[in-house]
Amino acid sequence: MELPVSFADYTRTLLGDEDYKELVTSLESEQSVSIRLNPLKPFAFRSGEHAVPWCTSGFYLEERPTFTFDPLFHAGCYYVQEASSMFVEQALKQYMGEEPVVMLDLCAAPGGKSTHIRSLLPDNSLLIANEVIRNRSQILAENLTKWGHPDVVVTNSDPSDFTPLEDFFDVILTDVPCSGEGMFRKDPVAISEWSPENVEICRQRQRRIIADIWPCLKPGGILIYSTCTYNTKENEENIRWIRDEFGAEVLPLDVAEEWNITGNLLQGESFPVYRFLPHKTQGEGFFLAVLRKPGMSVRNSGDKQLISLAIAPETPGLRVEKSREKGRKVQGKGKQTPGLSKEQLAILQKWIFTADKYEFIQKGGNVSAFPKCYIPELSALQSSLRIVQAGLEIAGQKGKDWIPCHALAVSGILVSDAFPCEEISYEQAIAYLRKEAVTLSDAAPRGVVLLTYKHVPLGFVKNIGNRANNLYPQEWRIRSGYLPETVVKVHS
Ligand SMILES: C[S@@+](CC[C@H](N)C(=O)[O-])C[C@H]1O[C@@H](n2cnc3c(N)ncnc32)[C@H](O)[C@@H]1O
Repeated sequence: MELPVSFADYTRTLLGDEDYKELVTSLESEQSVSIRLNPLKPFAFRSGEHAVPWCTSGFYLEERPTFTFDPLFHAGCYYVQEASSMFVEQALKQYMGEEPVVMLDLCAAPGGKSTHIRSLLPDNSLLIANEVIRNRSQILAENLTKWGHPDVVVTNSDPSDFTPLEDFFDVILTDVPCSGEGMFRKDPVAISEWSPENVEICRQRQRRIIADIWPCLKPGGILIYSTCTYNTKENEENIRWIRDEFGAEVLPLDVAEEWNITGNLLQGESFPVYRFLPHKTQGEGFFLAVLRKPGMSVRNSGDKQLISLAIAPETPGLRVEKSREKGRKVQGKGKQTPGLSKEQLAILQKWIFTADKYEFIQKGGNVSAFPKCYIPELSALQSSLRIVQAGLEIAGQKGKDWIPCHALAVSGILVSDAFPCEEISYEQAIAYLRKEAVTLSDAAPRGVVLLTYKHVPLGFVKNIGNRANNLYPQEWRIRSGYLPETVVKVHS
């Protein structure tokens, strides 16, 4: 592997000769493959895999499966994610507590950390996952939809568009764009794009992003900062800058010694930061630090009383929101969704669990379910940001009928007997995911049928007898016509 000379010089000085040599050797070895399981979608995962120690749902795999040809991958049963970045779990576990939170993942595409975070947030929390690049925000929306948790808003905005949302979020993750030194093994393009000038551009961009988003964090709120690069300019120096510029407190995490995580490498500083170096820890290069915004605030607005507390590191729990515990008065509660008859609404409500928790919002020819208690937050988001999707798309209008949306099929709150189900074979599942026509058994009923593979919902078809119309989203279909001779799967 040919590394840029100035990268080599800088990193050798940073790590020392011996460590640097080991780093280079590890970059020349094969990277490990890991996945994170979706707790909403259990399946027969191949046992005997080796667990990622800092992530309860993460596993290293012995060989690289052919994910594209695994229907359970498309069903959102697991996410392919390199192991170091699963460390975000430790920051959330140690500083989030059990109260519902409103969390922002600011630089979220393709959604590795967003899907992980969504599985970790306390019940009744809301996740806003943002991506500034429009086509990447679509991929983010796709991955979060497949993950199946309904209480998510996907946005496509620049960090500066968030600035008016003052004191809005309890937790913010900034997995900032960086020079990507930690991806050299995984992605050769990262090597060709690397230069000292780019490191400087990244450092300035990262500071701009933090300055834009800082007012949105509640006093006492938590900022998780991460990169996948090694240099201290984009890492420790930025953490020091956040500390000094905004008075943030840099927080420690409990980590096991055997994880071999490396600490602060900035001369003269010892604030806690967590570095993953591939010759020491099984995964790619990664850096993470946790900061707390100073202050304590009590906000009262109408029936909302929000109290954010600056809590000592050893005390879990970020905020007490009394109104959410009691059940807030909800805008539009009991109102009939315009355009939907009462009878139609009653049908849609039977399709999801905890329908009472949701407001059914009709926009154009679609109906989505959005948590009632966050309708005020949604209005505020709509006033500043470009919303890609909010909540769970339940149904689309076709003539007089309401056809269930694909997002409902793969959602974790679909009522299992809301639609007749048909279990399909591997070959049928691949044909379905390629959006080819599918022929069901003679016993399959006419109308909308939920297809399952290994008993996990894959999507809907409309069975018209001699064939079934494939309702899988056109833009998500498997485009490859090729099928590998041996398909390596992660399940039995
Ligand atoms: C490290 S990647 C995020 C990976 C993601 N968090 C995950 O775990 O899958 C950084 C993201 O920041 C986005 N980005 C690029 N420039 C940005 C900017 N100026 N402000 C905010 N985000 C930016 C990139 O498009 C990219 O999706």
